[in-house]
Amino acid sequence: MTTELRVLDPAEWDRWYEVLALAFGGVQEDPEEIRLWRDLTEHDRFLGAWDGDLPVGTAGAFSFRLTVPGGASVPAAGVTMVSVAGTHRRRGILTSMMRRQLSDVRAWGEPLAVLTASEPEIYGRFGYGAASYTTHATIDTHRVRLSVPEGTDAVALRAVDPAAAAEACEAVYARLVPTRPGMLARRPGWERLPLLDPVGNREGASARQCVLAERDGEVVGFALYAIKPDWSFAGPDGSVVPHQVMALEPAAEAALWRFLCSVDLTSRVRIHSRPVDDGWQHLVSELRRCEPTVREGLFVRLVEVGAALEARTYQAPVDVVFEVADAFCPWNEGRWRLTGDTKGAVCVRTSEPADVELSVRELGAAYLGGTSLVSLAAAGRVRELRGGALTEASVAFGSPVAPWLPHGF
Ligand SMILES: CC(=O)SCCNC(=O)CCNC(=O)[C@H](O)C(C)(C)COP(=O)(O)OP(=O)(O)OC[C@H]1O[C@@H](n2cnc3c(N)ncnc32)[C@H](O)[C@@H]1OP(=O)(O)O
Repeated sequence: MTTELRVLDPAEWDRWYEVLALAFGGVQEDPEEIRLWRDLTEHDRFLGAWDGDLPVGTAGAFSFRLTVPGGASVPAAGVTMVSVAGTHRRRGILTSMMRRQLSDVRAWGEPLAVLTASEPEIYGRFGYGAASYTTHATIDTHRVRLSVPEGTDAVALRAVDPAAAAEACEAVYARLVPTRPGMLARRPGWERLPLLDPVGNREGASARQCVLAERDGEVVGFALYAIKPDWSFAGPDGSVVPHQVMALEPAAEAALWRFLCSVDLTSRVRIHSRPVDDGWQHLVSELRRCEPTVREGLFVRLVEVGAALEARTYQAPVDVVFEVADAFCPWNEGRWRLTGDTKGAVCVRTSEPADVELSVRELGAAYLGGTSLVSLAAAGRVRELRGGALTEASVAFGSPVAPWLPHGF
């Protein structure tokens, strides 16, 4: 069998998308959701694998800009909609799409590729490392108390229609994008994503509701959430399900969490996909009762090691030679000398002896400052060749703010 890879023709989108939908189980999606993904498709950056005139594989790469440590906004290909038809799996079609895609991304001059994975095991072999993590938890609002900072009472909350408030919410979002590695600048059309709320995806919860947090009439935060009512013999036992809680200041953030934790007829707040350093964890009286769990968030792949390492800054001075293995993108293989600090960085090829040995996957994992090189070394995935170099690199790569992407793609 030979399959042909080609750029997606807009006229073929429906058949192409059907392969993807089937690969994910074939459950009928809401037309509104399909319309959104169709509108967001950047056809010239999306690939189809064809067996004759049969579409059998899909993969796309959005043209994102990703916030990196130091606050710069760096071109990053957002790998998405990856699938291979059940009848054609384990014959190397994904591998051929990943190879073609990474070579395209390189040709487009984008130093990074990023993705969120259905199954993390798929992507390590292609050089993607888990670069951010998300926290999931349930606040038992009958048992857990919240201590809010001074000034919280001065924040006014106002319930509004989510669509009517979208512009104000997007303005808050835009101000937060440069403050946290892992966030993506909104491309036109992506502001529709938080409002996507098909009934079929609600699992018994209400339509999305919105509360704005205002200080002196200025919007300083918002919460988009739903209520899932439940009634037991003993009485009401509903859940609050936050979809987005975003604030420009601690008091606004606390006011929003306090509101969500005090909705009548509910007993818990189900927290999904929040940053690992989220403020609510320090507002609650008992974190353990919230049973936080962590999972991988964004995966990062350095497409061009030198350009990628120069695109971010380093929170402490660093001068380290990396010996990089990258069998899938061999143009990255070899020794790279990184010198940098909080102001900028230079990363060039060198013949000097290596200080730290790793593969491109570990560099991707460490890239946003959310996975420490020391912890990867503890797992045997990074090797120190010069005493002190590992700590130096690990501290430099860190970030005072944990990386986080608030949404999937
Ligand atoms: C960013 C995103 O879009 S994430 C969404 C990913 N898509 C899905 O999860 C949809 C359901 N799954 C699928 O469509 C397919 O199984 C895919 C796309 C994951 C894999 O496609 P395939 O064409 O079968 O992959 P391919 O044959 O190139 O496999 C390459 C290697 O990855 C391994 N592999 C593939 N899929 C998986 C998996 N789900 N888990 C573990 N290993 C896997 C293969 O065993 C193979 O290993 P080998 O090189 O040691 O032999």
